[in-house]
Amino acid sequence: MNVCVQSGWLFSLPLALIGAVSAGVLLVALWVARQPYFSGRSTFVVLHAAMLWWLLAVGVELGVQGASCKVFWASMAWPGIAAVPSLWAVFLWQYVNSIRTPLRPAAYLLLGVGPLVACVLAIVNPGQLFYGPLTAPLNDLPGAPVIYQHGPLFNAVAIYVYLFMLFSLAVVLRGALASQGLHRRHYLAFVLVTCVPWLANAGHLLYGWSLFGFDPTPFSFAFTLVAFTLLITAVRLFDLVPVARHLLLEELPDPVLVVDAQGRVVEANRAALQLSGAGDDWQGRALRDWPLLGGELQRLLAQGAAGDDREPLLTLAAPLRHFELRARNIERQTRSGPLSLGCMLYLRDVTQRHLSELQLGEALALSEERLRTISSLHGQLQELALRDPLTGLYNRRHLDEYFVREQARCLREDKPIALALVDLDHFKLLNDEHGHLTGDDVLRELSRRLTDSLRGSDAVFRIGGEEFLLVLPGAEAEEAYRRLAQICQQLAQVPMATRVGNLVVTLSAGLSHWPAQGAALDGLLQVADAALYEAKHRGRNQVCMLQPTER
Ligand SMILES: Nc1nc2c(ncn2[C@@H]2O[C@H](COP(=O)(O)OP(=O)(O)OP(=O)(O)O)[C@@H](O)[C@H]2O)c(=O)[nH]1
Repeated sequence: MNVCVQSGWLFSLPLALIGAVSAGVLLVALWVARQPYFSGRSTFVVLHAAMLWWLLAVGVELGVQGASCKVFWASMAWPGIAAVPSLWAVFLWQYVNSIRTPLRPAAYLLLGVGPLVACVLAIVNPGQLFYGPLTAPLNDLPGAPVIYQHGPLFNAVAIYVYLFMLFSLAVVLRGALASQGLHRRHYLAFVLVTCVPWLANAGHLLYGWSLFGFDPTPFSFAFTLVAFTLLITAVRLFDLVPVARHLLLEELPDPVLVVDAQGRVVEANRAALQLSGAGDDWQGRALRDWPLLGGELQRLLAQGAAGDDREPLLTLAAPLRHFELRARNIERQTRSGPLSLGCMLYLRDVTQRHLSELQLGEALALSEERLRTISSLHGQLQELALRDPLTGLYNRRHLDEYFVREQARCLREDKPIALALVDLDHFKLLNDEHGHLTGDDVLRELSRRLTDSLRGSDAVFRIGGEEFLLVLPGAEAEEAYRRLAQICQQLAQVPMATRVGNLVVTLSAGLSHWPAQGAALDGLLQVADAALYEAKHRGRNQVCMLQPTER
């Protein structure tokens, strides 16, 4: 190498151009190295270093005068030649897939194996299988460019390089197809820029294109790097959109997790890490093994997959917190249909809402309970207001409403209504002889017997002290008379059990009939009262029904 350095130099315009391109690549590398948060950043920087190596080797090859020295420096360019396409492929893969985790050093070393082997093969040139025997300067002039004959080893290395270039093209093409709008245009520009080294290399190999007598491929790669940098600085997708997205994700107060198709957590924002207390080794850990959240999230996802419509709610104890889970599938369209890549889990803190809902629910339940109690009390009061406390029978207040209803029904059904006014005989005497409480016993027992005699829609009311009214809808006058006479007879025959022993009491009853003897209740009651008066007058313990002439 010393011999080559001392073999004589010729500084020329092309050499200055190579120096300028190299300086440009160096500046871009420095700029890129200062950019935070972008996918594939470290690979992009290493890629620039490889590019620089290639350009510098080409520059030295151009500058040195001896033919063997030119071949030596052409061989020395191989680490750069072979590394640039492989690093380019890795960088594009990381960029397009937004992979922010840098490659491990071991991976870079592995990527370096191919370029090193290519370099050693080119320098050693075993059996002239890399550069063929016809490799020679173009002419006898000092510093004339060397024309290389490509041997099979050269071709093998070229295939290695082309495979990576093909992969790069496929990656950006896929990115362009999978994206939309500004991103698609961005990736399409990548595709065009990525094609430039292909064109340059194909032109060199097939049609002998050259730049200053050299393979134009390194210059095209340098152009690609600069164009790429211009593209990303112009669109700012590199540092602005991903950074903004990343910041947004990080600053989001709600936990977010991204789970791959194998159920491993590949992304988690700060809120998710804080909530779960996951350690530094969280990336790649299976969701089910995540502290605090994993098991429950897994259960909720399974519940959703089983078609359960319930709102997926993650509840954590101590302190009690509730999170609404939103799971969104991440899919890629393939020819055979959508392919699931994983899912994004978004946990929205709904603790306050949930607690408010619970409190509201409790308050509502309490209100409903109170409303039920009030309604029931209201019903009881209404019922009490309509009933006589001694006998439990309906009183005069309920009679009006009941009679109007029955009247309307019987009018529709073309049926009459019989009314029977019932009054105990000599009740004052009974009270006086046996006491008021015994009188109450008699009133209660009479109420029971009257109630027992009712049928269907019949009703009995206590409308005065010892006065009762039986309403018999549908009963013809004769039938009503017969039924009342039977009640009257049974009462006289069957003594009543009272606190002072068995007592025989009798009743008198007066009948009236709707519509034959009146249209309104008051009028009918008057008719019945007159009939009752007549029954008393005739000696009591009987039923009386006045004919129209008797009134
Ligand atoms: N034990 C009791 N007596 C009552 C009640 N309400 C009214 N009375 C009594 O019922 C009696 C009614 O007496 P009167 O209207 O004179 O009638 P009567 O003694 O039955 O005579 P006639 O009807 O003509 O047979 C009065 O003594 C009232 O005090 C009550 O709730 N309990």
